[in-house]
Amino acid sequence: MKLFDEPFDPNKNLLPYGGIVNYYGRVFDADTANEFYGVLLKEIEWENDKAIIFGKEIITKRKVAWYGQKPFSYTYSKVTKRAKPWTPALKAIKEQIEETSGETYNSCLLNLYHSGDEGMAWHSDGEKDLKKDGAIASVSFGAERKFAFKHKESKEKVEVWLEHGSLLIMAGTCQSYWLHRLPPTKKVNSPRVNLTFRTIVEQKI
Ligand SMILES: O=C(O)CCC(=O)C(=O)O
Ligand SMILES: [Fe+2]
Repeated sequence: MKLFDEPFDPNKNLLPYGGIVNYYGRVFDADTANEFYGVLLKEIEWENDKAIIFGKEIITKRKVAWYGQKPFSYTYSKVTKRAKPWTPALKAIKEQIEETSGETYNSCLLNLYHSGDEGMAWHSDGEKDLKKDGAIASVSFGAERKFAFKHKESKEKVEVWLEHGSLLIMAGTCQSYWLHRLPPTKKVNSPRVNLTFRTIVEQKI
């Protein structure tokens, strides 16, 4: 007889080949997750994201923010941003997930999706500013959303639900061989905040 129903195993690699993805489920209890969600919505300096697509500047509905240990500059969708210093909440979240994942991170890209209308298109996070094959820790608060991976060659797909207060780690060659996206959905009409902790390689500031 099984005493506990384990819905997932954080040590299990969700990808069949070409990289590592581990889902840890809810690493923050409900009260802590609610608290962080409220604090992040209020205190983060959210800005509309700008991206250059086919040479045209577009403004996304989704909001973003970029924080780090140093005022790193970071180029994302051909737009350069400068990191703001850690807030106490971001520092606390970072320390807990560093302990859980056994990795360190020096920066964080935050995304605010106001509802299921907003998502993120297929991409990988292999920008040259990032440590090659470094782990990326994705922490989610608010509405539960589906997250999808697609292998760049075989097109094989893997999906996972990202819960309130959960942690997902993308590691190894995941960014080289797999794309990921946050699909838009009609079923969600409340906000979600996602934090991706990353390692920026040292740069002259
Ligand atoms: O919102 C998410 O879960 C993913 C965000 C993402 O892929 C990114 O910021 O690069
Ligand atoms: Fe990403």
